Amino acid sequence: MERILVVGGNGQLGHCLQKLAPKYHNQYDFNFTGSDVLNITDKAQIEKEFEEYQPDFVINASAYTAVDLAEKEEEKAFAVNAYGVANLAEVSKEHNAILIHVSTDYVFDGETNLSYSEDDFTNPIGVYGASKRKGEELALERNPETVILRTSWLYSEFNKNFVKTMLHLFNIKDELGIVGDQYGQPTNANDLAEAIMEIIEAKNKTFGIYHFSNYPETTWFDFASKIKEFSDSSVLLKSITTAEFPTPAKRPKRSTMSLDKIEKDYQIELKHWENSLQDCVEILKLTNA
Ligand SMILES: NC(=O)C1=CN([C@@H]2O[C@H](COP(=O)(O)OP(=O)(O)OC[C@H]3O[C@@H](n4cnc5c(N)ncnc54)[C@H](OP(=O)(O)O)[C@@H]3O)[C@@H](O)[C@H]2O)C=CC1
Ligand SMILES: Cc1cn([C@H]2C[C@H](O)[C@@H](COP(=O)(O)OP(=O)(O)O[C@H]3O[C@@H](C)C(=O)[C@@H](O)[C@H]3O)O2)c(=O)[nH]c1=O
Repeated sequence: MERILVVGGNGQLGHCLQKLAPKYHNQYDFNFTGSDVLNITDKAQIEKEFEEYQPDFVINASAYTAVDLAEKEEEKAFAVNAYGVANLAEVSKEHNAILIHVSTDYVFDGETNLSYSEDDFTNPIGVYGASKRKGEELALERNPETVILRTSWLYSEFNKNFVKTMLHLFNIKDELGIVGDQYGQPTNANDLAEAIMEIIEAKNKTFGIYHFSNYPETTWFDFASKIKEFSDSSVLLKSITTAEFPTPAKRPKRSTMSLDKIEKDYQIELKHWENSLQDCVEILKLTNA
């Protein structure tokens, strides 16, 4: 049976993979590690885990994801998102394991009206995006048998994310201002977990960078408005500009990514973000009931 090591197993994506794993129990053995057991900034810990477990695939679900805090913690963000990823890529290469790595739409500056394709020019405008871009480069340099999935605006029923933040704020506020001039593609992390497993299962694997998200594009305001609708909230939402919601890190104005390549190479079924959002809100309603 082939073995899959999941690094960052307690994060949002890690939890979605844990939820999905039972579906694959006849085909794959899974080993989920949290940062307490395997810290990717420590190469010796990675080596030890690889020697013991001998994985065929490594899914890197770990990252430093605090976009605003990263502006103050550049060294920490790069240690995990760039040099930690390099460690993982080097050790996976030494052990002939395929690396599935996850990156972000924030590698782009967002200053275009076209959808970004995989080989478009990157130009991160914040520390988080810059650290993730460096991680992409190092991963492919150290292990050419790496699939990088760039995704965007991830949410799920697990951990901290925009959907859960909104549901919390809807409960404690009467009115909320949400930026309506930043465009992107919200993505249910459960759909990303499924895409990762489909790539692992694919017979003819092609490596390199792929974009994966739900579609089509929307704004944070329209995203929040659908969360409101699906959760039957009576909160008053107001569309505001980026200037009216100052944050330590700049966000891309329009980071919409083209999804053609993953559809063509891996025949992955893409989902409308509203359907995937509704699934998530229904789960959250049930768990809070
Ligand atoms: N969240 C989003 O909106 C988006 C995320 N992405 C990317 O998707 C991937 C998954 O993100 P998501 O699940 O949301 O992230 P989370 O922040 O939910 O989870 C990240 C996990 O990484 C772990 N981690 C942090 N540092 C280390 C380390 N040094 N060694 C090992 N594990 C570590 C954390 O553990 P601990 O808490 O113990 O530190 C945490 O469990 C990431 O690559 C992210 O950059 C891309 C686009 C959007
Ligand atoms: C809470 C809140 C946020 N906003 C805005 C701020 C920001 O522009 C936008 C999203 O805010 P957040 O801080 O939740 O999201 P942010 O951390 O920017 O999300 C990003 O995370 C990283 C990890 C990624 O890789 C990206 O793809 C993206 O998902 O919503 C409001 O306008 N009103 C609000 O009340």
